[in-house]
Amino acid sequence: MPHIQLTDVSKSYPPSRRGGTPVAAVDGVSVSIERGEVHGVIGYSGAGKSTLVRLINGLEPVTAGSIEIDGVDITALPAGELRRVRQGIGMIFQRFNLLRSRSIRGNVAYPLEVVGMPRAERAARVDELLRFVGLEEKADAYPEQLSGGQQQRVGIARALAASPSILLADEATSALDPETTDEVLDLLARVNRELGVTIVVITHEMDVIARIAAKVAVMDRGRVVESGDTYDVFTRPQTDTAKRFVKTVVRALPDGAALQALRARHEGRLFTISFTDTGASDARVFAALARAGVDFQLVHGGVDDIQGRVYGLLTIAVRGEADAVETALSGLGGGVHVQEVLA
Ligand SMILES: Nc1ncnc2c1ncn2[C@@H]1O[C@H](COP(=O)(O)OP(=O)(O)OP(=O)(O)O)[C@@H](O)[C@H]1O
Repeated sequence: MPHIQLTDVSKSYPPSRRGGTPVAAVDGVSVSIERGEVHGVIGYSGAGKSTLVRLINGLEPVTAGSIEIDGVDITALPAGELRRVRQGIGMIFQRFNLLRSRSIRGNVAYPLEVVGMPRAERAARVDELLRFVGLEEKADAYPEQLSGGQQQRVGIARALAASPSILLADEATSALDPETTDEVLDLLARVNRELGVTIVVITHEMDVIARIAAKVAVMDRGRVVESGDTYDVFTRPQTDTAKRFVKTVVRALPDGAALQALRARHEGRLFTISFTDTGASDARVFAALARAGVDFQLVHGGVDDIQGRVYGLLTIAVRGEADAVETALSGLGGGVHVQEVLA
């Protein structure tokens, strides 16, 4: 049974002006998320990601469809039971949403106070959480004394306080610089690995997905337009939306001005060689070309790491007899795809 199962979920809001059409913020979305998975949801601003988060944690009612958590449809639950389900769902935010007037310890303790955990037990739990996120020495500091990355780590500690089985991360690294983003993503990966928490990562940044999510759903105007293993979506994006996101991370094929500059700088024909992690590598490709006596030069692209798996997209300039080039390029082995860059 999936941990979280969305089936045909829709959410529409009333029109912003009288006589207008309702806003279909989420439109017929079905997503299956397994227990212990890190599942990404990516989309541009307005795609419906935040609305989807509010539906999953029961903050807003759906217009249609069902949301099952551990097989229980939360859209049909009475308020008391919904509250219990919601205690099993932690949440972190782009702006951290810490209480400024409370110390770090006080922030992490807050959800435990709300559920009435006794003081001594609470203190021990807070210590344990702060140790887990590496901030025990900041326990008595206040949020404004911490960096953004540290504040988000406090947000994570607070979200984990009630030992949730699900963590919803809504643009959790969007306000952070790249280095701090890495630190927070590493921590989220640990939360998943060591605590077994299922994590739903909502983002508009494809590199966040590449780093942490094994599965991804691409959203566009309220709909999931593409979904699957992150590696597959990266290496074989089907929709324009997914292709645009992939381009921001994977070293794209040269086009436009970049391609013109390459042509001006290099003689010979240009080929793009792509390979997945089926045994091929850049070293093997280069060795095979050298063995075939082909004069080549790498002019664009490189090898990317997606979820710990390689994906190569190399553009080479090749000089030599057409027949020799053809033979060399057709003998690069399985898993390697060659295409001449024309135009
Ligand atoms: N409470 C609301 N009332 C009316 N319309 C809303 C409401 N919440 C969201 N919308 C609309 O629903 C659509 C999806 O919004 P949503 O915030 O879910 O997108 P998003 O992908 O999270 O984008 P962003 O990252 O900019 O928040 C938008 O057109 C938005 O204007």
